[in-house]
Amino acid sequence: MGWTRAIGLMSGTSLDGVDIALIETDGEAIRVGKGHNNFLEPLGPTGYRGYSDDEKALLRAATRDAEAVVLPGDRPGRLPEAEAFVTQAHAEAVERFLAENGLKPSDIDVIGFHGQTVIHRPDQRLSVQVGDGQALAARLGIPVVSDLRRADIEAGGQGAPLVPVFHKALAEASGFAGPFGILNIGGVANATLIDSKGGVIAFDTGPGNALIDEWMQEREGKNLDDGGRTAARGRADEPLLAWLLMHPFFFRKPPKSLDRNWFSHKLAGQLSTEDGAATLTAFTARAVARALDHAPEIPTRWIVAGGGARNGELVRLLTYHLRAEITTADAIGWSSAYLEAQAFAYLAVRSMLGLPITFPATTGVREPITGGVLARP
Ligand SMILES: Nc1ncnc2c1ncn2[C@@H]1O[C@H](COP(=O)(O)OP(=O)(O)OP(=O)(O)O)[C@@H](O)[C@H]1O
Ligand SMILES: CC(=O)N[C@H]1[C@@H]2OC[C@@H](O2)[C@@H](O)[C@@H]1O[C@H](C)C(=O)O
Repeated sequence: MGWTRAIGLMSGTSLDGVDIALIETDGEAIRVGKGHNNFLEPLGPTGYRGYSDDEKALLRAATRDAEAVVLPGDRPGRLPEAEAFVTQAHAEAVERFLAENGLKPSDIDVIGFHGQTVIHRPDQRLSVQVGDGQALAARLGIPVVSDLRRADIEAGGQGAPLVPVFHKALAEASGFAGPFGILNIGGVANATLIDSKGGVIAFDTGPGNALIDEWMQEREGKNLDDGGRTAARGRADEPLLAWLLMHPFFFRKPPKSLDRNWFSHKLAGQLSTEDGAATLTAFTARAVARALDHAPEIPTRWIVAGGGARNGELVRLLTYHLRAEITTADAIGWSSAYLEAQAFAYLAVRSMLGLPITFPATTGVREPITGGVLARP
């Protein structure tokens, strides 16, 4: 089969905005190369639509109201409003992206639409991403694959992480050999470990940036700790850190996944702004290092992606705790910021072709299965 042109849309647990990326794939290989089809970026163009403070507040309220969800279709409290907003924001984002890149809807074969996670409780077979795939397909005139976590959850998997199958394809396209790790630091952090025989295991390592962001919001009214500069001025509270790392999540064998609201920045409540930032940043780094307890082969190299790759203090701590070479995804020609969006484009194509997207070693599902719900315009 030829190349399928797909757009991926991701609104992550940081609740910062919609990431957009276009890639071409046959469902296995990814088309790579500067300049192919006049695209300047190695995989394809990317775009972003940030959320305003009011929009973020709506999404935060939705994650609180989602505590009352029992069945995947339940939409208590402000969830209907949040779902309509998420759909609308993604539609606007795609329309602008197409216009900016001189593309028409008919140039795109499929869209992979993650939606916004409002609750993730795999042990109760529940993971809800709000966003209406059918409405998005109808508005844009492009087929949309959404609900990519549902089949895995229903089959007893964790429903996350979904990105590892893309990590593996990307590593193959780049000719990398294991053992190495790929670390995504979003609101929550997740790792994919590829051994020297090409075997993959993947799991969430623990918190990513979410606690740091919330801490900075509460103390300084800022969205993030730029470069990790506040954390770099503080000193981590070692007893608190040791206690945080006693949480049963870190002792559980993978596959495992985390709800962004499992841990709270309020755990550092009694500390100064700098020491709290230092403690929460160290918590993320040491939680990542605990991944090594579960690694069949210790990675000699880590590729770090996601917004956390821009937190210099976090990357410094990771270098220390992982005792390995650390490169950012950008430094090797991958995209730190858009890797997940690219992954959802890839997953949508695999879904359309009925190819597996999750595996026993990535989500704990019993056998490799496909997933996603296709909506036609
Ligand atoms: N310059 C920076 N300094 C420090 N942190 C940064 C910087 N830029 C981005 N970040 C962090 O990255 C976060 C955004 O990361 P990203 O876009 O990977 O999250 P996400 O899409 O929500 O991810 P996920 O779905 O994996 O949770 C911001 O909320 C912030 O914490
Ligand atoms: C339930 C959910 O939305 N989980 C996210 C979150 O953000 C990072 C980590 O936790 C990961 O498990 C997942 O996202 C990525 C895209 C994934 O599924 O691979």
